[in-house]
Amino acid sequence: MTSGGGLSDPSTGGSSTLRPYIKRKKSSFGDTKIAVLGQHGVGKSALSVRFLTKRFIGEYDQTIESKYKYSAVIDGETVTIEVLDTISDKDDCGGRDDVLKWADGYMLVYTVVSRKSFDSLYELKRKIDDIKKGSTVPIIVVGNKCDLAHMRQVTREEGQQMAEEFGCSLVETSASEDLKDVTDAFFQLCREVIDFKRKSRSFFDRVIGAFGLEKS
Ligand SMILES: Nc1nc2c(ncn2[C@@H]2O[C@H](COP(=O)(O)OP(=O)(O)OP(=O)(O)O)[C@@H](O)[C@H]2O)c(=O)[nH]1
Repeated sequence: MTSGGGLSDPSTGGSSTLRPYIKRKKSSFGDTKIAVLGQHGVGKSALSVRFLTKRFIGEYDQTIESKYKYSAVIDGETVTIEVLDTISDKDDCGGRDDVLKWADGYMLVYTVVSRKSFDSLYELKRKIDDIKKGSTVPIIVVGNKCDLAHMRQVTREEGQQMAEEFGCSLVETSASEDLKDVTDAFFQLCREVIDFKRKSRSFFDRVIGAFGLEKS
């Protein structure tokens, strides 16, 4: 259990603190930076807070962008996860250039009760591709509020089709009803970020080796 009001979950090996940050031993790949993006009201804060504290809190201050640190053991390695809960300015999905440049992995959130929020992710994905110069980056598509089945506007199949187009996975979640899916979505994205960094590093090592250089 962390001190100073921090929370921990021995079952997942995770612990979180909602500011001030507690410094922990870093993994060899550095922090895993996750940006949570999507239109106003899709549940970005609800998902972030649910993941970090295991609790669903109904209402959030919608004017503050929040960055949290969370330590977790993923596949035997201690990983520090930074979660940036973005704020959406009108319809921009929180995808400011500086945010997109900062992140290692992107959680693209829509709500299954709003087609508009779903459609807006195509533009956001184009923006990510522009910023990352078209290279394949770790993304997960999240269809939130699936507890509101009677109001559904976007089917699971449509979500899956989007994920296929984006070359990533889809997870449907209910931040209010189901902790497991929320946790799985964050951990899956983190794994993909670590994997991505591992591959980038081994590619870099091969380039260094090809030039007969040694790392200092
Ligand atoms: N029924 C239901 N309501 C949810 C769920 N997730 C979030 N909400 C509600 O949806 C509303 C918006 O949630 P937020 O987490 O503030 O959404 P946001 O995307 O952070 O919104 P902005 O900060 O304005 O961009 C709140 O009233 C939440 O209680 C969910 O899974 N199910």
